[in-house]
Amino acid sequence: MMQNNHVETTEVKNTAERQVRGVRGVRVLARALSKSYGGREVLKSVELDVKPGEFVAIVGRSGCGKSTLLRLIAKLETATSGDIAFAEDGHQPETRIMFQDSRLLPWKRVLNNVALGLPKSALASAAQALRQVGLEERGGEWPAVLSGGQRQRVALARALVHDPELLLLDEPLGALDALTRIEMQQLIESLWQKRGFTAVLVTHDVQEAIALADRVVLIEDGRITLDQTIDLPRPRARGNLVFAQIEEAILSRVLQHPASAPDSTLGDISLQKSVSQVQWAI
Ligand SMILES: Nc1ncnc2c1ncn2[C@@H]1O[C@H](COP(=O)(O)OP(=O)(O)OP(=O)(O)O)[C@@H](O)[C@H]1O
Repeated sequence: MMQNNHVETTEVKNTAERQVRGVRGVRVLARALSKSYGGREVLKSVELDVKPGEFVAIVGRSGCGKSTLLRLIAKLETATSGDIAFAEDGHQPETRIMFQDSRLLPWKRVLNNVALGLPKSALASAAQALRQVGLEERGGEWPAVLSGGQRQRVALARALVHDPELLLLDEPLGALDALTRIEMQQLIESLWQKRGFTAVLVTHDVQEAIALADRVVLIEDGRITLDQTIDLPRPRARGNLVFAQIEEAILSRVLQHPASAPDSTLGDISLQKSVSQVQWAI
């Protein structure tokens, strides 16, 4: 598993190389996007322009509206006002979404989970997707015997088999241990570089956002209050001074604003780090 991951990570090293290979991703444009639940405005006229093939991470305190924005982009919900557009011609992109839990069907074997909803002829593509996530040997097993990280790899393969133009990631690594999480980040980055899809990642982990994204967007009380370009070469070394400085700057930005939404909390470890603790972040 690790070997495969390593090969894929080193095959395509940086954004420039990815650009040479072409971009399959779609542009995502949120225009004056608002969403209310029961009269309470959760997103307030959000403007966001994600370029084709770009990797954008959305961070912010719990309850600030990150997942709501992702669900609106996925068209799982409708906006109260404003809209999401994907391209000038109204094209509906092939979109896949990954959640914190893998949502595999326990009564289907791993390969059949990857090929879910596809004709039998797609089994070879499903096997290839499993190979890309380092699980080619596990196709005949039940999801229950896999680890949490392996199940998320299967979920990633299930998304990839559709060759998405847009991959939406709603805290997909949130339940994984630190090492597995870093391996998965590397895997997601290498597959994004190879495939060229547009990626939007919701995460509580500022370090993860900086490791993966071209831009880190901060949502506070339903509005985008920071849109930070991350101009670091890939793969990004977390021990790097510039990396740590960016992390510190984003965390200070988050921490300088006390909970503005009524249900905002600092309910996650990353945002609970004091700024001085992240000077030399791992
Ligand atoms: N279907 C819904 N009905 C009513 N309120 C909702 C619904 N979905 C979300 N909300 C509310 O909208 C606000 C934003 O929720 P959202 O899930 O987008 O936050 P988040 O930033 O992703 O939070 P977290 O980081 O904790 O997952 C919260 O106050 C939440 O309670």
